[in-house]
Amino acid sequence: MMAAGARETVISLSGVTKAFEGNAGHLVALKDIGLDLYAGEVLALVGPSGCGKSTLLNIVAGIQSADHGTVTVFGKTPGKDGSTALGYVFQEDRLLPWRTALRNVTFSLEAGSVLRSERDRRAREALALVGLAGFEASYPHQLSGGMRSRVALARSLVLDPPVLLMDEPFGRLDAMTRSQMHGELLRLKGLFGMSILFVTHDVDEAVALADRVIVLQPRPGRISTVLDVDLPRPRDTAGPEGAAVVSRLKSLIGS
Ligand SMILES: Nc1ncnc2c1ncn2[C@@H]1O[C@H](COP(=O)(O)OP(=O)(O)OP(=O)(O)O)[C@@H](O)[C@H]1O
Repeated sequence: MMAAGARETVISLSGVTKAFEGNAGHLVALKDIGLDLYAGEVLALVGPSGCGKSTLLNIVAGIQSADHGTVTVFGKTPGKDGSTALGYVFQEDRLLPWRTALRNVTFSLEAGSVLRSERDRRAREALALVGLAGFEASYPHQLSGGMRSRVALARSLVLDPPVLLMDEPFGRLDAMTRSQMHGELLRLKGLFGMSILFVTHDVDEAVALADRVIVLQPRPGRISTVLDVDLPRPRDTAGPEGAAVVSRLKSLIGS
C-alpha cells in the first residue's frame, strides 16, 4: 500500500544502458539512465541530437530492449505484458493514406475483440474529442498538418491509455498550430488524466507542457539535469517567468 501523499510510479527505469554497433564502431547511446514517471505527470526529455531520446522512448515502449538495467511500466516489463498501457505518438503521423480518418483511428482497435459498431463509435468519439467531428470520411491527404496530428492523437487516445509516449509529435507543425496542439493536449490530459512522457527538441515546448524536464547529454547519453517547472498553467513561455525558465534550460542544454 502507498503511503499517504506518495505518488504512484507509472514508469520506472534503473541503470538502463544501450549500445549500438554501427559504421562508426561501438556507440553507447544510453548509459546508466534512472528515472521515474509519476501518475498524472508530464515529463519532457530534451537534449541535443543523438543524445538517445528516441532510443529511451523505444525502450520504454518495448520496441527496443536495454542491454543492462530494468524498465517497468506499472510494474511490468514493456513489450511483454505492459505494452497495452502505452499509447505511442510518433514524430511522423504514420497515418495510412488509403484509409479515412475514421478508419485510421479504428485501426488501433482492430487487433482486439471490439465489435465493429463499437470500434466506429469509439473512433468517432475520439475524433470529436480532438476537434475533428465532420472529418471522419476525409483521407490524410485532404487534411492539414495540424489535423493529421490530431488524427494521430485520436488513434492513441481511442485506446484510453494511462500513459502516452510522444516523440516530437508536433515537430513538423508551424509555430501557431504547435501552440494550439499544446493547449489541445493539456485539455485532453485534463479529460483522460493520462501520464505523458515526451521527447522534444523545442525548449519552449518542454517549458509549456512539462512538470519536469530531463536534460540528456550525448555520447554516452546520460541524464545531466532534472528541472522542475513550477509555473501555473496556461503558461506563457514568452512572459518574464516562462522566459527565465526557457533561458535556464537552454543554458543547461548548452544551446
Ligand atoms: N539502430 C541503430 N543502430 C546504430 N546506431 C543507432 C541506432 N539507433 C540509434 N543509434 C545511435 O544512437 C544515438 C542515439 O540515437 P537517438 O535516435 O536515440 O537520438 P535522439 O536524441 O533521439 O536524436 P534526434 O534528436 O536527432 O532524433 C545516435 O548516435 C544514433 O546514431
